[in-house]
Amino acid sequence: MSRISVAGISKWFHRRGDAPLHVLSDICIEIGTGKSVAIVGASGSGKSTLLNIIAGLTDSDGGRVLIDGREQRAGQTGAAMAYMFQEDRLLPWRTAAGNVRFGIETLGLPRAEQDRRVRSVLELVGLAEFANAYPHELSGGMRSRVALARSLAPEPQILLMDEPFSKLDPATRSQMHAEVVRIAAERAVTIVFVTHDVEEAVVLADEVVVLQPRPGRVKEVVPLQLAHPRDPVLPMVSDAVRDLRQRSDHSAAVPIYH
Ligand SMILES: Nc1ncnc2c1ncn2[C@@H]1O[C@H](COP(=O)(O)OP(=O)(O)OP(=O)(O)O)[C@@H](O)[C@H]1O
Repeated sequence: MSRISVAGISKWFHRRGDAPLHVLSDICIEIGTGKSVAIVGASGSGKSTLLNIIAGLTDSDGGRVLIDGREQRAGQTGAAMAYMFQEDRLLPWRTAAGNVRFGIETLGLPRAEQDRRVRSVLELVGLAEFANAYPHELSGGMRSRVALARSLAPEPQILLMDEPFSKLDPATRSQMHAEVVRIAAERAVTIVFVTHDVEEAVVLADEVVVLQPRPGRVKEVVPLQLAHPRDPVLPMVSDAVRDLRQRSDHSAAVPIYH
């Protein structure tokens, strides 16, 4: 389990021939151990950049990211943190099990432990029977499950996701949401994810960070204290979706807490 502190993060992108682009300004977020936090906001508000800085994939120009009190630096992402991309990025020449194993091959684990973890995470995502199937033999949802299993195989304490389910149809996306909620509870993983989908934020998150653009700042942090499973047809859930939609609409006048 891991706690994440984002303390005063700023970021500029330097562009040839153009003025530097100020993408993030003084971002401060506290993410408790085992919590699930969504980052929402208008396109270009810096959501992916912020996630990449938390992941240690991108440098910041000011501020610090602390994981359990230790500073995270670009290029130092370890096995304790997994990243799920928008595309499943499965290797077509490897089976589902082979793709999952890819996530742990460099960890120096004995072969028997690798086998155990591959079996365990494929079971966790309901794909034990498809261990020997190749990506082209799997549906979009199953591929997404393999990608999730690959992320979980290193037994990360933190799972970062950049719109991982946006390419799935609504029914499959809902199934994946249920999987993530179940797995997060079972493994006590701290989750930070970026989404354009307000409903996804409400269904998955304990807190939603709303960014406002140019430069990206934290407009507010919205706590969600609804019990799981959060079926969007339930009145409390649909109310929360409507409320968050209003708050995350950057044209709407809402208080700025940070
Ligand atoms: N490597 C880069 N070099 C220069 N500019 C960049 C780079 N990466 C992102 N940007 C710019 O930074 C801004 C924020 O981008 P980012 O992808 O973080 O936003 P976002 O909120 O995730 O957007 P979207 O919702 O459209 O995915 C954008 O204006 C983008 O053009």
